[in-house]
Amino acid sequence: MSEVPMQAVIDTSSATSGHALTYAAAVKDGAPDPRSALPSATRLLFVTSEMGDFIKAGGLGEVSSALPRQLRSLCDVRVLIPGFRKVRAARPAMDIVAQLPRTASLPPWSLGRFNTPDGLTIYAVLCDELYDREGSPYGPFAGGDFTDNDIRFARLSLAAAEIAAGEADPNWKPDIIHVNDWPSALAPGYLRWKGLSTPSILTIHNLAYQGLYQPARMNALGIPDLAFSVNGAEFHGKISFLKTGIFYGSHVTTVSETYAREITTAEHGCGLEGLLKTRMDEGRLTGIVNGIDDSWASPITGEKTPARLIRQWKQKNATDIRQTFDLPQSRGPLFSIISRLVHQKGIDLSIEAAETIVANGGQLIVTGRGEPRLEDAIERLARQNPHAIAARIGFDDAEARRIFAASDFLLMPSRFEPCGLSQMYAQRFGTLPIAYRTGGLVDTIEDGLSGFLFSSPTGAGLTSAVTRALQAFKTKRAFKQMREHAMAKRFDWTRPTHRYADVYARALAA
Ligand SMILES: Nc1ncnc2c1ncn2[C@@H]1O[C@H](COP(=O)(O)OP(=O)(O)O[C@H]2O[C@H](CO)[C@@H](O)[C@H](O)[C@H]2O)[C@@H](O)[C@H]1O
Repeated sequence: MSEVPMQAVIDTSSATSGHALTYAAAVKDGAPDPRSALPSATRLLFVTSEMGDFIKAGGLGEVSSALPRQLRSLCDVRVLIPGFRKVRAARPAMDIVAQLPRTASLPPWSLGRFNTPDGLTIYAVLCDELYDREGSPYGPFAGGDFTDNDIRFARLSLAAAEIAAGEADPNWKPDIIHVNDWPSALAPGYLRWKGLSTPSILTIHNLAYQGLYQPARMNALGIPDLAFSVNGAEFHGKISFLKTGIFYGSHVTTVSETYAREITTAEHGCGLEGLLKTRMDEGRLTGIVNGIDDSWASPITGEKTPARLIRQWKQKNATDIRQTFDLPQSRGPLFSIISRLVHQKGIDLSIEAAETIVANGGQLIVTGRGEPRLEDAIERLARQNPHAIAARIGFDDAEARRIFAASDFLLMPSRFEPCGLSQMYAQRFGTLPIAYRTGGLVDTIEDGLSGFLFSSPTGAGLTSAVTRALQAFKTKRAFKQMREHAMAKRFDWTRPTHRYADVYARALAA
């Protein structure tokens, strides 16, 4: 991060939090739950299919690096992750704790264990025939999913249940397990089918990915026939990994309070709204807004940094990034898109709004990868506007940070957004997000104060917000105030970590 120089220290302690302060359903009045003291000896197994330390496809990987580390001060937490090639490469020597047999069509596996350099214990599910591959956690780099993902992630989920049963590590058995998204969501089902009462928490980072498979796979996955029911793993005639976790889990969380409410409605519930509404009414669905990790600490730090220093810092980063991306130097506003290039993120809406940006003397830098048709459309847009728009298909963390540090505005017109991290990174770096009024974007962006929200998920809706942003950019004083307000917002993990601890304590007490 050498391109983002540390200059002085901004005190963010008195800043208003971007997080709405009420608990969603679990604790309705916002008061701390009296049963919430989590005994520090509690053993927690955090199960994930991505972790930024080794391999990630998006936001889940970032949360999985940060949250377990934060939880270390509150309980005995260990992370379980598939032994992907990149996990193996990061730690060629690890302790082999146990070797476990095949179950149904899930191959035998070994439990590897090692510590990260900062002392976090990682368990790896070692099973090379499933995980030793080139690609993302879910598929080849060229696109698409691995055809045996049902087996790959059932193996992960069952490994979690086997560890919970004490079958894997004789010296460590979790009191509670925390699974994330569909790839580990069969674990609460396996716990039940093994007759275990270990409480389980499922966090939904994105309801749109459900892990749906044909019922003919039941036997291969070791799911008992009786579980193929509306009160079980079945969803519209298929096996649903995610629904299994929602149904059998002790408690469901999702990554913002607004999204927690949205997924109980037909518009955002992806067909699971009925079950999710029931969980909310039972007090077993909670929204907890993500934090961002310390590496995003204010880039310019110091008591009351003068606006002039902030402006100079942004300008220097903008000059550098324009050079990197072969854009002419300019005094006009710099917009950016730093995103997975997928339908969810409204990339097509940004393409529509680009004309207004360019017509008003603005420039746009895009980085990310995703659906080939959107990658092509972005490259075409850049070719058509070589003096104003530049794109790099791919993703490089350091370069993404340089773009956040350089930009005036971030386009994030997601059609739905469970939480969103990029809008928080942007604000921290003095870049005002322009976002559709949905999910976590509502909970973390203050319209007209730290960014711009619009209410219709269309190109016209985004264009109207872009027009407001262009206007603000011209009104130097208002723009400066918004930038300062955005940079002072707190998005750290302290509050979310305690809220997860509350959820664990409630599940243990239930
Ligand atoms: N091609 C790529 N490869 C690797 N990293 C890339 C990438 N493109 C972008 N990134 C990085 O991944 C992160 C994306 O995080 P988001 O939260 O915005 O979205 P995502 O949809 O992945 O996560 C989901 O999970 C998170 C975490 O809970 C929720 O915030 C969010 O709403 C939900 O959709 C950003 O830090 C970005 O810089």
